[in-house]
Amino acid sequence: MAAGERGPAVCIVNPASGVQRGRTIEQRIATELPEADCWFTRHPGHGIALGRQAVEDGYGTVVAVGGDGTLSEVANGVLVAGGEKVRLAYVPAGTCNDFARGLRPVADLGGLLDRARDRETDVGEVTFTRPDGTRGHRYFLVSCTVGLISVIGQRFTEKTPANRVLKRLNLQLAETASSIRTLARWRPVAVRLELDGEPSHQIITNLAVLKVPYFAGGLTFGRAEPPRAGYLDAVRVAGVGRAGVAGLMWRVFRGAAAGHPAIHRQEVRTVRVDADSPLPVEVDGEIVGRTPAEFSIHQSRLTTVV
Ligand SMILES: Nc1ncnc2c1ncn2[C@@H]1O[C@H](COP(=O)(O)OP(=O)(O)OP(=O)(O)O)[C@@H](O)[C@H]1O
Repeated sequence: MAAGERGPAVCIVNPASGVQRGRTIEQRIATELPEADCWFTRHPGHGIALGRQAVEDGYGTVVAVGGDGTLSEVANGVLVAGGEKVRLAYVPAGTCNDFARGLRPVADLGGLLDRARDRETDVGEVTFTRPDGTRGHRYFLVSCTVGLISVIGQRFTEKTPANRVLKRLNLQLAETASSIRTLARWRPVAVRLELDGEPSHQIITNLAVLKVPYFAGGLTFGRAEPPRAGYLDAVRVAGVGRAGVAGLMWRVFRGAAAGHPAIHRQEVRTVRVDADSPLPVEVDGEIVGRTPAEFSIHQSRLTTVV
C-alpha cells in the first residue's frame, strides 16, 4: 500500500508514559484528531514494532504520543522500515519531553497535519554491545550518555527489591536514591575517546552525546542551543572529584552550569568511546547496552512536527 492510502495519520500512544497522566491525551486525540487511528503500546519496545507497522501499512503521518522514550522507539521503527518519507509527529506526554522543549507544540492536535509546521531533523545513530555480547544499533533524537549518568540510569532500572519499593512510593525519590548511591562510590573512569577520528586517553566522569541541548527534563550543560545540522555535541565532564561532581550537579539543577571548568564541549560528526571496564550506554533515556559505542549522524533526515 502506498504512503497515505490508510488515512492521514496513526497515533502510537504509550499509556505508561508521564506521571499520573490520566486519559487527557486520549480524549484530545478523539476530539482534535478524529480522522487518526489510535494504537497503544503494550510493553517496552512495542513502539518500535508499531512504528514499523505504521510505515508498512502506508500511513503518511505517524504520531508518537508519550515521552522521549516513546518518540525514540517510534522513530526507530519508522527508520528501520525505511520510512524516511513518513512525517513523524510528536505529542509530548511524558515526564521529561526534552525533544519538544524550546519548540512550540500545536495548540490543537489537528495542527499536526499542517505541512507548514514540518521541519527537517537530524537523526543520531549509535552502535553498542548488547547484554548478550552481540552488536546493537539504535537511532536517537535526543541524547545518549556514557559514564556517571548512564550508571545512575542503570542502577535506577535494576529490578531490586529496594528499587521496587522506592518506585512504588515515589519515582523522584527512587531516582534520587540511585543518584546518591552511585555518587557515593563514584570514581572517574579511564576511557579511550575518538572525536572525529582523533584518538585520546581521558579520565572522565561523564560523556554526553547530544542532538538536543536538554536532558532529564530541561537541564542543560550550560548551553541551550542544539548542535549545527550534521553535527553532534560531545560534552565531557572531566577533572572533578566526587565533591566537585556534587557541586556541578547542583549547578546543573539550578541552570547555572555555563562556563563551569569541568564541562568540555565539542561539535563533532563522530564519537567513539571504549573503556577497560565496559560502561552502560543510555540512548534517549533507555539503557540499551554497554561500551564500546560509536555515535554519528544518520545519512537521511526525518520530517518531524510537534
Ligand atoms: N504499555 C506499557 N507498559 C509499560 N511500559 C511501557 C508501555 N509502553 C511503552 N513502555 C515503556 O515506557 C517507557 C517510558 O516511556 P516514555 O519515555 O515515553 O515516558 P517517560 O519516561 O514518562 O517520558 P520521558 O522519556 O520524556 O521522561 C519506555 O521505555 C517504553 O518502552
